[in-house]
Amino acid sequence: MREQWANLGSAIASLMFLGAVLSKFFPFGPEIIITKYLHKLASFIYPYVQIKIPEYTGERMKRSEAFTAIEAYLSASCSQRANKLKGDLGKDSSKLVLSMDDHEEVTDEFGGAKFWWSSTKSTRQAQTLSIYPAPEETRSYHFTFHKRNRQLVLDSYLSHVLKEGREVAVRNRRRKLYCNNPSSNWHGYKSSVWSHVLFEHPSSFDTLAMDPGKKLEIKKDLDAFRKGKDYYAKIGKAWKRGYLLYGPPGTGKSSMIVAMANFLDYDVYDLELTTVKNNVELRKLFIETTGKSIIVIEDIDCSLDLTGKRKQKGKKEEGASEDKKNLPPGQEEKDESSKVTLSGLLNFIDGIWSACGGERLIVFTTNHIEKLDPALIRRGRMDKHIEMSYCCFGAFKVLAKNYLDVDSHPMFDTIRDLMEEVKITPADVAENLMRKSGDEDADSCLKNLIQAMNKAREEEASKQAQASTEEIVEGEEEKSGAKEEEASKQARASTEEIVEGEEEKSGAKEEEASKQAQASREEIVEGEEVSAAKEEGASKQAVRTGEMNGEDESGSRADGV
Ligand SMILES: Nc1ncnc2c1ncn2[C@@H]1O[C@H](COP(=O)(O)OP(=O)(O)OP(=O)(O)O)[C@@H](O)[C@H]1O
Ligand SMILES: [Mg+2]
Repeated sequence: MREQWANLGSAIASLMFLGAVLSKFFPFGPEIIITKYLHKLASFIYPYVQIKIPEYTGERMKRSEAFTAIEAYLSASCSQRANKLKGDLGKDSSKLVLSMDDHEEVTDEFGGAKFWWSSTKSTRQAQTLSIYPAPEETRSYHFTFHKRNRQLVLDSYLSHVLKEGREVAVRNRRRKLYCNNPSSNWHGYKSSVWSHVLFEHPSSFDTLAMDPGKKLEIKKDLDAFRKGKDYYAKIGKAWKRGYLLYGPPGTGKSSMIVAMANFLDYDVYDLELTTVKNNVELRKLFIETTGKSIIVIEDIDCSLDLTGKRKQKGKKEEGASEDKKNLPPGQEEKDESSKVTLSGLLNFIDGIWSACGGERLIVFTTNHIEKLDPALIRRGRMDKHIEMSYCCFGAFKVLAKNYLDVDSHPMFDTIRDLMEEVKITPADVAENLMRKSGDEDADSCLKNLIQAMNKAREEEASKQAQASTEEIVEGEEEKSGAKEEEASKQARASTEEIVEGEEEKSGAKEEEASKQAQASREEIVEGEEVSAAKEEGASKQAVRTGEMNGEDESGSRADGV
């Protein structure tokens, strides 16, 4: 019946289209009145309302939550009535979860009213710069109802569908482990930025060997986060939390991430940063993650040169632009190395976009915490720092219980003493405690462990001996070097002193000599002055005696000539 109405409706729609075309030629004529009445006639003859729910919203940035909820709702409540179905494994892997296939229609009833749901799929050419662009697929649901049920639909039916759908999705949900695709796979048919497999790792907090107090603290922290939606809203923070796991290899960092995911029942997104080309791609990847998930970046210090990027940025950019100048045109884009920057990563963790979605943990792991930029691991980004360290006796007991099923054993005391002396990773302890054949029992495994620890202790002792010998040699070398230096310093100083003394002496002598010369010169000058004065005195005396004996004066004058 609804099909017949639909045919009639489309005939009227064609008439309306014709009316619209006519109105172009006669803009102010009676056509406006005709179109208005045709609308009224259409809604009278075809009294149905249709709502379209596309799979992607916001320029294909994110899969619509409404679409996902409706998909789950239809799979649960309507699949018995549909003829074409799709099947997939649900949480209980022995059963198929059925859902409506594309281009199929089912009916639903609620509050005495009847509703129609249909699914469509269309493909169009992708708008990408590729030589062979793959078609883009768009899917949507169409919901049709009689207009007299409008109030029922808006007030209760749609909220009922979304609520039921979300519950079914959680019930059927099988946790997934995602990894990011290279961006060349992001377009076209079956485009997807993440690929996934089912997440089935058995590690849990029960199997994780670490100090029991620390373990309890982490579990409480995670629990508070999971229940903290309202609290985060109240304090004005995005509902996310950062964990930094650091410690030597084989201390259980990856095992801890799995334990967290299993504890919280979250998905895991394993982000391989080196394949992400730039910050825009990083943001896209982040937006495409769902809530209730852990986003992991393992070995963050090795993923990118995030530490040096800030300091070297200026230099590198200069170099890069120089290189680009030398490249032939069109070659610039071929640089495949990741351009994700520290600031891009900081934004990803703590920027405005980080609030998208909510209920996400971000976990970084590293073997070298000291290599990381302090901005990256400050509280607010990496809120909780967890050190995963060498095996302590408490952690060993967890492993002994899990691997050998023993709570206590006479060899435990020896092991406790050895653990205080020897650094051994939980991975090594686990390897020794693992039964490798049917005839190995708890005793032989514990003996293996003791042997391994004794060996490690000996190695450690020989290393230390080696190191101390080297230290002594270095010390001796340093000492002899210092002595030599001191001796050479002293020799240099005494040479300088001698030279200075000689210089001083000769200087003094010279001064003395010049003084004496000066003095003798002065004496000579004085002597000359005295004799000159004497001569002057004598001549004055002669003049006076001449004046006194007048005649004698001329005779004596003649004698003189
Ligand atoms: N704390 C632990 N509790 C239980 N098992 C552990 C623990 N640490 C290590 N193991 C065992 O050792 C193996 C390696 O551990 P895991 O991969 O978690 O170490 P990691 O710290 O991530 O090392 P890496 O730094 O090299 O990545 C695990 O498969 C697990 O069997
Ligand atoms: Mg690891």
